[in-house]
Amino acid sequence: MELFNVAVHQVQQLTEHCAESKLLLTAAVLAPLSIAFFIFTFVAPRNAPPSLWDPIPYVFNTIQFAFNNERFMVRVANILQNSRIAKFHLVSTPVFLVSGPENIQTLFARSHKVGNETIFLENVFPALYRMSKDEKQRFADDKSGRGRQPAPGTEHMPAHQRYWHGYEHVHSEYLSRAQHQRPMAEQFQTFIAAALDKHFPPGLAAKPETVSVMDFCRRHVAEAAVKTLLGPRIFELFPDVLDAFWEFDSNICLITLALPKWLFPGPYRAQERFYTIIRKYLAATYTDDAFDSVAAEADQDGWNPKSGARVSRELVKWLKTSGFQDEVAVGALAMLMFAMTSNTIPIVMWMMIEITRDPSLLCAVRDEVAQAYISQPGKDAASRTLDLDKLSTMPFLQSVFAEVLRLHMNFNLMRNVNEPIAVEGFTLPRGSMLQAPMKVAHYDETVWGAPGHAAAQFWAERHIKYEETADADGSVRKVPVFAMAGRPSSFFPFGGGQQICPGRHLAKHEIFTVIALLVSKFEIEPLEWTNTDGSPSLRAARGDPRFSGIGAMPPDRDLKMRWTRIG
Ligand code: HEM
Repeated sequence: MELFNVAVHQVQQLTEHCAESKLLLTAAVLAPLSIAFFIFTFVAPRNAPPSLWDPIPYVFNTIQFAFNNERFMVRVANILQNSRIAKFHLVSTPVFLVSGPENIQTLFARSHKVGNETIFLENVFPALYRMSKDEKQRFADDKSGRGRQPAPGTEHMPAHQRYWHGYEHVHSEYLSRAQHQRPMAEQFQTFIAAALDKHFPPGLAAKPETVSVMDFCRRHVAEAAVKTLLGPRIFELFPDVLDAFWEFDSNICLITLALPKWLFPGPYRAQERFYTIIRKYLAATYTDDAFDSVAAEADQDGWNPKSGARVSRELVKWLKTSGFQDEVAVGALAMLMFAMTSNTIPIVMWMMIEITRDPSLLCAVRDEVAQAYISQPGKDAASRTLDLDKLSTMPFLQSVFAEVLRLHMNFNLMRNVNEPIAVEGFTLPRGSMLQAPMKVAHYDETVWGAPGHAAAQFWAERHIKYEETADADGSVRKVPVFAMAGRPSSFFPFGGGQQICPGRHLAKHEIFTVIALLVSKFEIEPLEWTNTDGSPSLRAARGDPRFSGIGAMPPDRDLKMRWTRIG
């Protein structure tokens, strides 16, 4: 957390103190350009959606989007209250912000008219996968799409040149399909249970321990997730891998925006530190001699202690056999580790916080977890394992999960417009971008509000209905059932359409496993809120605004808890 704070603080200082002079310089350089753009803006067609106010056209909104996203999103929420479409410019790209179920469906439509290929080609591939021009071009030349069937008119495309489909297939097959996802979820359960036994051992002498939610999640939960993905050896080789990762994680937005290195060296240093670890890990794991045997093992379903999950091996194998340089495999594994942890960890933190600060909720969750344990005949209680399928259907756990995702995912889903499309009566031109802010849809009072429970508040039972059921003796009971309070098109924490998060089932299994183990193995008592430096805080946590627009916003305050081992 410290590195994260330092990094974010640096960026804030840059924006607050240095930014003044840098912005003046930028503004001076861009002034003539801005005037031309300004004129262009005001003679823009009258038949255009409302625009976000931009006092320095093309510059102000771009800077606020990148550096003060929380404030930017307040303005977005205001403008989208009166219109379901609004426009601004991100540098020179026209961006259309949309809300409302039909518009969200347009964004997720499985149509070649919208997609995220351009975002990958322009930002993600060069900045994060470190692809060369030639490597990027191979993707750019492939117009056959991500689907199993090539897009109409591209049926002639040789299978090995269908780069989008190949890349998509590795993720969707080896993360989403139950047969491949299951060994990962089980391995994660083994690692996190072992971490709890090591750091909070069971036994008669078990003493109460003070635990920091942030520290526990960022160290132990993240370690179990990374061991699952890449195998435990990465921690033997590089004990500081998590420090390097969290520093990278807090800088990823600035790296993706490809800000000049000379002006913003910090984010690039963080990236280099983390990628160097992944590069060395890759070399140690997939040496040329070992590659064939590791790649051969890629054909097995299971988890492998040498290289972790099959998805990692398949990704390396696909990049290697498709002729990409090793550096692209470094970027791809780094991004897979980012995808695996960056949203999951803050969501676990919020789940722990919300469940443990409400004793009756904690009780309800404990009852649910007790029903999901499988006892081994002839073995003691300590050898019980969790039935993950049963666990993931438990109503209170699901309701709290949905509520935490709804309130704390803060990210504008982005798609490029590949062909002109009509939205809200406007024709959006090719080359523009569509953005659907989760924050606007997820906080919509008309969809989520309930008497006494405003949409902006956490309410554990928002997605619970009580149904009457008759027992064998004829007595009638009310049982809780999970039922989303809003439409799916008003709730999209995992994105949607062809590009929906392939790790969503794994994420749910991991998060529920952590909560299940904690509530069944410990008495838990919340103690106090603290600032990230450990000093007492007078208020409870809110979403950390520094992560606005990036994904899951972690709490900006820590919760100290007392844990006493009971099982
Ligand atoms: C609570 C946890 C998580 C949340 C909220 C989340 C959310 C998302 C979102 C919003 C997207 C973009 C989807 C779109 O554009 O429509 C995404 C993509 C993705 N996620 Fe997740 N995710 C989570 C956990 C995971 C996990 C555990 C993995 C496992 C490795 C994972 C792997 C991926 C991958 C590979 C992509 C696609 C990247 C690409 O297209 O290259 N995610 N996720």
